[in-house]
Amino acid sequence: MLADLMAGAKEDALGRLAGRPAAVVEAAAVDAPPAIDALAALAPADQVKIIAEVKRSSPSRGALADIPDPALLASLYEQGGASAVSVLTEGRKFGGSLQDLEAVRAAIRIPVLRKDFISLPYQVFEARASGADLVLLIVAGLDQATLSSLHELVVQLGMTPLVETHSADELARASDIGARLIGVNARNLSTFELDQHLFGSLTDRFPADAVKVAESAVLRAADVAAYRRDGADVVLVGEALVTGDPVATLEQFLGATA
Ligand SMILES: O=C(O)c1ccccc1NCC(=O)[C@H](O)[C@H](O)COP(=O)(O)O
Repeated sequence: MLADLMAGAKEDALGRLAGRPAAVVEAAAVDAPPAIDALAALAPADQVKIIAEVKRSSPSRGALADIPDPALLASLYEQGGASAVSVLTEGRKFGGSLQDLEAVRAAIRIPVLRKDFISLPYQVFEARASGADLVLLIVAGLDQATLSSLHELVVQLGMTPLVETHSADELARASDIGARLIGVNARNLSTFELDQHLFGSLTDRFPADAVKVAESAVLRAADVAAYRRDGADVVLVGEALVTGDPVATLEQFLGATA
């Protein structure tokens, strides 16, 4: 599944490249207003922090929510106390787009993550040109040289890479490239199975100075509290927020560890 998602996202990016040359997107990326310091916004604190996701559908769950106005949803996330907003820009399985990212960026003041299946520098330039402050890099989908060069490019453009892992080996690869914001995704990207204990089993493998992000498998406040007990600085939540009342759910989740 991950290979298919990576291949589809690459094909779509190459399609966009045919209509909007790399030089144009690179210039737009350089000219964009500076990125917000997401590492500071997500730094460890007394309370757990939440990255709230704009997620219409997914391969594992199908349709989740229509979300006709992603900017409005993102504003509610900000109002509810989210520290950053994740926008799924993949179109085939998640129903997202760069237009969603741009609308969200224009509506809020907290950092915005481009969550996609990134394998090309062009996608990183697109992210910055569309106003992203963070870019997701999935270790399992990239060889080490590509992971390292994309990570460097994200940093060069003033953004923060969120480096996603699923195992001790992948955490070591994230550590080797100097990643400072590292996620463990509870969702197995091949089988879609969720393992909420994976994060806790890997907590002591994070580099000492890394911000620890627990991704997926949060449906209730108790799930946030469990991740916090396991050492999460940040949790990334999609489904629970797009299928419920976003402000009330965020307040409940943030209250879970207060
Ligand atoms: O959500 C999926 O089905 C999925 C399948 C394959 C690759 C990625 C997938 N999701 C991306 C994410 O990592 C989640 O959207 C994110 O962590 C939020 O998860 P959740 O709170 O469980 O919706």
